[in-house]
Amino acid sequence: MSDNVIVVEHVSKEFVLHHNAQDSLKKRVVGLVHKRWRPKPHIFQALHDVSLTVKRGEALGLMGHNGSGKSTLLTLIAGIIPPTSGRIITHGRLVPMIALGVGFSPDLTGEENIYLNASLFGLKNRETRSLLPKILEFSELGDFIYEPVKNYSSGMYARLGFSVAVHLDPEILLADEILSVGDADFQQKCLARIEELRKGGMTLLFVSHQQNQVAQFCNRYMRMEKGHVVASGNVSDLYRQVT
Ligand SMILES: Nc1ncnc2c1ncn2[C@@H]1O[C@H](COP(=O)(O)OP(=O)(O)OP(=O)(O)O)[C@@H](O)[C@H]1O
Repeated sequence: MSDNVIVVEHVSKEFVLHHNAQDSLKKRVVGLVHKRWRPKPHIFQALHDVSLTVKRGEALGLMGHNGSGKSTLLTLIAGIIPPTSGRIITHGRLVPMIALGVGFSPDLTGEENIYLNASLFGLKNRETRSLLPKILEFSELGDFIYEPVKNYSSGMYARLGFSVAVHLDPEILLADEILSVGDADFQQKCLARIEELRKGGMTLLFVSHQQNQVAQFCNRYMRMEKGHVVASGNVSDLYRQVT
């Protein structure tokens, strides 16, 4: 079997936008009054012919300005949305840490959501029960774990999402901007946990705006600009370019 656990081949992604900057305000107002105007859908290409491979145990840092397509690429690799063209293949248990806690059910408690979330990754209740003390301890949510998550702050949501994700024994972890999780101490704990998982052989795709983090956690990097891959290589090259 090939050692490549993520293969992205010539992937492009288009989104349909329901506004068109070319339509003048006058045209829109007149059109709305006469109920004739319908905005013409506008196609926006978020990714252009992106290809990459990641081998088992590698860590690839995805860098680039806001809107360059990093999250879109992760969402495609996670299989949450399909590419418009091209092909994506992954091998192994893939855990996406994208918009942490988004899959939670608001009326269920934190604890119930742990069971729900883990079941989506194929864990049996008995397996989740044995992981529960570790997840609870990691989340530092204390008795809030028995509260419906609709009463959580966004940081608490993210803590719970992160705690579940890193205890699911991921073979491939897709981490998008994990530094938005909780306060500085919790962030350090998250990074330490990711490092620990890496040492155990986990493959990592890591989106970050911080070059020092990419250097710390990744052996390779890829830089994106306006949906194109504009640079890639070993992290040591990255430092050579900057200094
Ligand atoms: N569902 C969507 N519908 C329309 N446009 C979208 C959608 N998702 C992303 N985009 C657009 O695709 C482009 C790339 O967005 P993406 O979130 O992938 O960028 P990013 O590099 O992750 O940015 P950031 O660093 O700000 O998180 C942006 O212009 C964004 O507005």
